[in-house]
Amino acid sequence: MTHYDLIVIGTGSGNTIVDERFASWRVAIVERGLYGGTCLNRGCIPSKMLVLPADAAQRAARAGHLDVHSSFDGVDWPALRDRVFGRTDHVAGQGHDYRHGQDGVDALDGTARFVGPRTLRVAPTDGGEEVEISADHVVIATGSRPVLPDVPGLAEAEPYTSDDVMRIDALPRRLGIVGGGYVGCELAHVFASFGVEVVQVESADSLLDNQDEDVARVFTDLASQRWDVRLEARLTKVVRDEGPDGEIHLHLEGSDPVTVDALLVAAGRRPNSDLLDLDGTGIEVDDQGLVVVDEHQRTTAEGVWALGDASSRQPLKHVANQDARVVQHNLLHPHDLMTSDHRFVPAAVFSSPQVGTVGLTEEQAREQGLDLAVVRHQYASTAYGWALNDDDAGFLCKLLADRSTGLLVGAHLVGPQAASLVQPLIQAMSFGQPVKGLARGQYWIHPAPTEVVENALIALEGEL
Ligand SMILES: Cc1cc2nc3c(=O)[nH]c(=O)nc-3n(C[C@H](O)[C@H](O)[C@H](O)COP(=O)(O)OP(=O)(O)OC[C@H]3O[C@@H](n4cnc5c(N)ncnc54)[C@H](O)[C@@H]3O)c2cc1C
Ligand SMILES: NC(=O)c1ccc[n+]([C@@H]2O[C@H](COP(=O)([O-])OP(=O)(O)OC[C@H]3O[C@@H](n4cnc5c(N)ncnc54)[C@H](O)[C@@H]3O)[C@@H](O)[C@H]2O)c1
Repeated sequence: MTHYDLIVIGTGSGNTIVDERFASWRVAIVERGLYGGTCLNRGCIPSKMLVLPADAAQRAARAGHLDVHSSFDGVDWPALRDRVFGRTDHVAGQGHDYRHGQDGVDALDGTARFVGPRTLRVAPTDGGEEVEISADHVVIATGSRPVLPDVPGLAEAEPYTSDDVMRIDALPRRLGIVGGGYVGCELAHVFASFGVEVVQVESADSLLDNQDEDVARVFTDLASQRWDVRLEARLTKVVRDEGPDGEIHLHLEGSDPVTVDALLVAAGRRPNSDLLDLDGTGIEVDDQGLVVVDEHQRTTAEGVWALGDASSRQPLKHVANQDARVVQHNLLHPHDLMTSDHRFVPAAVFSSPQVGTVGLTEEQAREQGLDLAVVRHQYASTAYGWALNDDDAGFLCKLLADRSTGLLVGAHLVGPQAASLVQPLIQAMSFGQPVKGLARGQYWIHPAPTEVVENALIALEGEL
């Protein structure tokens, strides 16, 4: 058995830990799939590389309100898909080759599981002989995977998930999407923009049900104008006709049945901890399968750390990256531990419209009993909104402040560029800047979209 100073399991954000400062460490990195993990290979990056062409297609199809004559004449899907994955696969290959050629690092292509405290057995991906390794420190950076709800016939229908739907050979004529969260709403926009007839099924009473209610309502209204949205609809049975081109029939409680040519399940993800044989290692998991960590990303077992989707209630890439920086620092500075800051984690939904959000929703703030000032500022009342000429869309910037502290507690935007426009609000919250003075204490470029935020802040100041 080879003993290391450090073993990292998973090369998503886990791969960012080992840099030149670990030159004197003996390190093993274990990866069972493509280097770069979910974000690079089947998550953030390919999905956003598809969203951009989808935005272009949507603009071409719908520029009449801007007095422009244009139309969407089709997409070269194989070319687009190959461009996207040609790039990401190349980067994944580079990452793999770099680690395999690196002195002081043993890069093991295989699946790791625990067989004892800080001791792992690795089954090589090529089917070779298993090896046992141990280390002073082990980092669990094993991410998460899509879940298939337990619905009769669903697994047998062999639906796509986000793992494979972006690499399909040809666009289906009709696509069913189960789930109205991040993945469902981003990919519904992609496929609908490319001319696919999308039916999206969501058991809640709105899409993006976890967002602030006003944001979810605006998003759901606009999405429903573009594709068939079935809300409060529970999937009860799936039947797939025989043959490779067999139609798929979705039986729904609360809605009429639906027939499609392909099905995407986007009903959430679960951490991969259940595949690590953690029993008997002292590494605790919670009721959702998340590895339990403290504020320094330490698990309940000595010398074992966890990060990202394996341990986070906010399974987002910027969180996984920040967790990895904390683990990295703490490995290097055991007597000066750094603390993870998960107070103001922002998120964006890269659909159309976009959503950008940070902090409490209005419902959450009211549950906490805060003395709340609330502003709903419409894009349509700014110069950028006039240029958009989409006054009925309802694009808005909603801000929430606590009157007792004068601080922002939540910011939620739905509309063009929302993912970028939320950034000054994230900054204000992160640095504890009071609402008073935020708008007038700096210049805001005229007539940039940021005036939406400036005007919302001015209105909020008036409410305090
Ligand atoms: C379609 C989609 C779009 C997304 N878009 C965004 C976005 O726009 N913005 C955003 O912030 N987040 C986005 N996310 C979420 C983001 O991708 C994840 O939060 C992030 O990638 C998690 O990183 P990680 O390092 O924790 O895990 P991962 O990137 O999943 O890495 C885990 C790695 O561990 C390996 N592994 C697992 N078990 C073992 C084992 N036993 N042995 C060896 N190797 C193992 C896996 O093969 C994998 O490579 C998206 C997710 C999806 C699915
Ligand atoms: N832009 C981004 O940052 C981004 C993009 C994609 C994914 N992600 C991450 O990936 C995670 C997983 O995304 P996701 O969209 O799979 O999950 P999600 O939790 O965002 O949404 C899943 C949705 O599916 C619905 N659902 C579950 N079972 C259902 C059923 N049987 N019938 C009908 N509806 C059902 C749920 O009510 C929920 O609205 C997200 O939580 C997010 O952290 C982030």
